[in-house]
Amino acid sequence: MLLRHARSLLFLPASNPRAIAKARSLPCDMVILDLEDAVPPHAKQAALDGAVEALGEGFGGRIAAVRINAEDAPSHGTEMVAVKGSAADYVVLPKVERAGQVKDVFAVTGKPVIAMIESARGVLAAPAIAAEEGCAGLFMGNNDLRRDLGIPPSADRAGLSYAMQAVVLAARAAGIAVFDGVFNRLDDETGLEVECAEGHALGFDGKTLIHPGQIPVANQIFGPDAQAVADARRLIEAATGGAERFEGRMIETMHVEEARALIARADAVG
Ligand SMILES: CC(C)(COP(=O)(O)OP(=O)(O)OC[C@H]1O[C@@H](n2cnc3c(N)ncnc32)[C@H](O)[C@@H]1OP(=O)(O)O)[C@@H](O)C(=O)NCCC(=O)NCCSC(=O)C[C@H](O)C(=O)O
Ligand SMILES: [Mg+2]
Repeated sequence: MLLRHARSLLFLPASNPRAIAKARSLPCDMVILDLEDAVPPHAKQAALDGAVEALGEGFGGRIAAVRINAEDAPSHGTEMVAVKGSAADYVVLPKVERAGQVKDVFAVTGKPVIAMIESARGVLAAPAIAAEEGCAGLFMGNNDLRRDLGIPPSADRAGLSYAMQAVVLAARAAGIAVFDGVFNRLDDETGLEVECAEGHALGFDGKTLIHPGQIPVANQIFGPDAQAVADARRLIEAATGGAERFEGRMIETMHVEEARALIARADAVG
């Protein structure tokens, strides 16, 4: 599956073998084995060993990534070397604020990098980060970003909206994938639906998640539904080229291309 087709991207602590085993039975499109904030300092080495082993065993057809610790962490260098020799499809780099950070990780690991944008500096540098060779995608890191911007935990996402749009713009200008941040409230399915719909409307390709229970909502909202696919097929069938009327609306060549992309996404996610 192309990275851009992923709807549900599940984080799990690489120090949690039970979660690793469970992930292999879940309907997520991508798993991200976390070595950063989900893992306490004393468990970093065991988590790294567990991640490399788990990646070697594979995650079925799911895309598999590992989030290493940031550039200034003591374990950063060891993790990059281990990831290089692993079966990870991508390496996720947290707290990116300069394109050179992506360059360094790509040079050492040889793996395509997904850069997390989690600070004001990161947002402002997002166009250069996204354009860096080896950068395959961007993740919003909304918990850290909210803190960096001084937005209280109780606030809604209005204060993050400019940053999210800037990150989507940067990714699209560079032609790479872009994914919304995690939703922390584990028992609030309605809130998750609202946030997924908001992220979808902003142009994100999918949503990063923290719990198995969040996967169906992300898959439903980011996956094209049957009606959209049927609409796309009718549009392609009807189009003859140039501007024309289709079911009460104007369509042109770009709408045909858009419909084809939607069908490709539907085929990719099954
Ligand atoms: C948030 C959790 C700590 C909650 O854990 P818990 O209350 O124990 O969960 P449950 O009892 O409901 O779990 C039920 C079963 O599901 C498995 N499980 C739970 N979470 C996951 C998961 N993420 N992946 C796979 N499997 C999972 C449990 O093992 C149970 O299985 P079983 O017993 O066999 O039935 C926990 O959900 C968790 O750790 N989530 C991930 C946290 C994480 O990775 N955080 C880092 C990413 S967040 C981020 O990136 C923020 C960003 O940096 C920013 O700044 O915004
Ligand atoms: Mg973070």
